[in-house]
This record gives sequence, structure tokens and C-alpha cells, in this order.
Amino acid sequence: MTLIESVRLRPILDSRGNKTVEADIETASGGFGRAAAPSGASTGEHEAVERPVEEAIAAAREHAIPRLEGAAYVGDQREIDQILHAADGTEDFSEIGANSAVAISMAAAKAAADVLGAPLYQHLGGAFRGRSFPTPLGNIIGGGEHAAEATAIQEFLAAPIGAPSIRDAVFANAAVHQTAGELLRDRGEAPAKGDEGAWAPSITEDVAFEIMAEATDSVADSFGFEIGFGLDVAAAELYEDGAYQYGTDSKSTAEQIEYVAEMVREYDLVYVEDPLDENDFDGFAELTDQVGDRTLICGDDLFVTNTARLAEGIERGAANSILIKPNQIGTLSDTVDAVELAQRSGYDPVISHRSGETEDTTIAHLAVATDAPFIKTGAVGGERTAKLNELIRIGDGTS
Ligand SMILES: C=C(OP(=O)(O)O)C(=O)O
Ligand SMILES: [Mg+2]
Repeated sequence: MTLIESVRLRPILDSRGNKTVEADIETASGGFGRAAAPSGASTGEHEAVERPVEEAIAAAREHAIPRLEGAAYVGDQREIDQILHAADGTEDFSEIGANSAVAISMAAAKAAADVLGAPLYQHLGGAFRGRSFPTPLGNIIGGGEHAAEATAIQEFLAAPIGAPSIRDAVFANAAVHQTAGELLRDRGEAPAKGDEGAWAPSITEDVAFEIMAEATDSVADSFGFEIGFGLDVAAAELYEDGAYQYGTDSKSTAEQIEYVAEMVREYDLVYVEDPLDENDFDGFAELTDQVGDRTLICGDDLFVTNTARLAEGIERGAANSILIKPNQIGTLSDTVDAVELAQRSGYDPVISHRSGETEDTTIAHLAVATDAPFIKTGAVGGERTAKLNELIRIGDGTS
């Protein structure tokens, strides 16, 4: 019996030391689910709205919880998510906050899985999931909004595409992270870490590309499988006055497209996220036209896990991949709709963490449940390894 008996919300800490929303849901039969909202720093302007935590909790207590307790069934995820939309009454969750909404939505799914006695990925994806695993994209070097005085490009990501198992892939990314740290120290850098645990040295993009190539090649040799790398340019954060600002250097849109295409060819990049501004569908389409046959061009701030923006991108040939962040849209149903629209349209979904995270492991299960080819959830750091270790456990059949 999956009738909701109680929904409790509380503020807890995220990995940046900021407050975030945690939800506990209990069902009448004793089922229990707990989930917490993540939080972005380089947020897209079209994302659902994250409200200050106390306000989000108070608004959800007033508007959403009375419609859920004793009235809704966690086994019916769409019903739960529709109730959240109705309780909110806005287009972008600006009343109850996408942070309250996503915590409740994910906690409901976990409570339903608990009642069923099944792992979350099976409740969400069905009995035949759990045999194939996403390739983890591991953040190795970065800057942008995630670290001061570091690279303008937000993330340089290892991609162990030849790994024979999820466990090998996770360990390979950690080894690339360690190797890159050694290479940086050899060059006299004493790098701090950014918000996601990536090294955040004060180096140029050129040097970061060289170190990534060297670290991935060296770990590929010792592990015996192919490891490529990719980027999250997070270009909306670089775009000012009609140009992309790299420290003192500035690139026009045409130069930015040329630069990214050149890096794709030179380093055989397997993945490029947000290479252009979040409203530049045409620039994305031009780059996809040039190099989309040899790499993934992924929209994060461009699509914000939103099916309407994704549909526009598909129509305009803007990319061939979408980043999927449940808190960008506010519910699991909307998230899965974006994944499924992408898959039907030949776009690869990449399930993703946020820079502010908790120990919550929902996205690991979501990636397995949707058979997503990639997950982006860091390489090191407790809130990142929580997801990576959960993937290892799922791979082991012990989640
Ligand atoms: C994970 C990311 O960062 P944030 O959570 O800060 O948006 C990203 O841009 O892909
Ligand atoms: Mg991004």
C-alpha cells in the first residue's frame, strides 16, 4: 500500500556548506524514502526556480504537503508530480521552489521502491534494467563558476569509453584525477580543488588540454582500455558583450565555434557541453554541423532538462545530446520525459549531478533505469563518490 502518510521537509547541508532541502516520505504500509535537492552555481537562466531553503520549505508545507498526505500514492509517480505542479501553480516552480519539488518527487520514488522491496533503478526502469551502465564523465580539471583564478572552461572531463565495467570506469577516472594532480605538481602548480573536487590550478586552457591528454593516455596504458576526454565549456558564463571572454582574450561567436571545433579535432574530444551561449541555438547548430559526427555536442544551460527547449533544439539541429538534471525542471516525471524525448530523437541523455551536492544517490539509479549512455557525477569527493560507489554496488547486484 503506497498511500502517503507523512511528508517531512528539513534544511540540511550541501557540499558547499549551503542549506538545501531534504524530504522524508512515509507510506501507510511503513515504506520510507528520503531524498535531497542539489544546487547549481552555473545555473541556466531558463531553469526552474530554486527558492531560499526556508521559504521553499514553508511554501511546500502550506501548498503541497496537505495535498499529498493521506491523499496520494507514491507508486503513481506521475500523480505525485502533477500534484506538485498543481500545488505550485506556476510554470517554473517559483512558488514552492524546485528544490522542495525535486526533493519530494525523488523521495516519493524511493518510498515506492521501498514498498516494492526493489532497488530504485528497477522501480523506475523495470525488471530488465541493471545490466548496462553509463560511462562516468569525471571532472578532473576545472574553473569557471566552480573555482576562482582557474581555467575559464568550467570542466575538463575524463571519459573512460573503453572500460569493461562500471567499476573499472570509476577507478580509471580516479586514477586520471591522481595522475593529473601529479603532472600539475611536476609543473610547479599546487592546485586547490574546485566545488566538484576537480583540480583548479591557475593555468591556461592550452596547458589543461596537454595535461588531460597526458593523464588520460597514461592511465589508458596502465588500465588497458581507451580513455578519452571532453569538456563542459559552460559558455554562457563566459559570454559578455557579444563575445566569449577567456581572461584577457576574447572570441567572437565565429571564433568560439572555430576554437571548439579545432580542439575536438586536435584532441579527439568525445564530449563537448555548452560550447556556446545558452540562447544561441544557431551557434550550437553550426558547431554540430561541423563536428557532431565525431563528438557529442551536449546542451545543459541550452535545454535545462526542458522538453519544450529540447524540442526546439531537435527541430533546429542544435546538438546531439542533452544534460539531464532533475532539479532544473523540478520533478522526476518531467526529467524522464526529457530523457525519453531525447532517446526517441537520437540525442544521447547524460544524467548529471550539480556542483552543490549531497550524499543522495538518486541520479545513479536514474542513469541505470533510463539506460543512459553517460553520467556526469565527478571523480572524487564524498558527495561524488556516493553516486559512483552506488553505481559499483548496482553493478555488483547489491544496491
Ligand atoms: C554541473 C554543472 O554545474 P552547476 O551545477 O554549477 O550548474 C554543470 O554546469 O554542468
Ligand atoms: Mg554544464
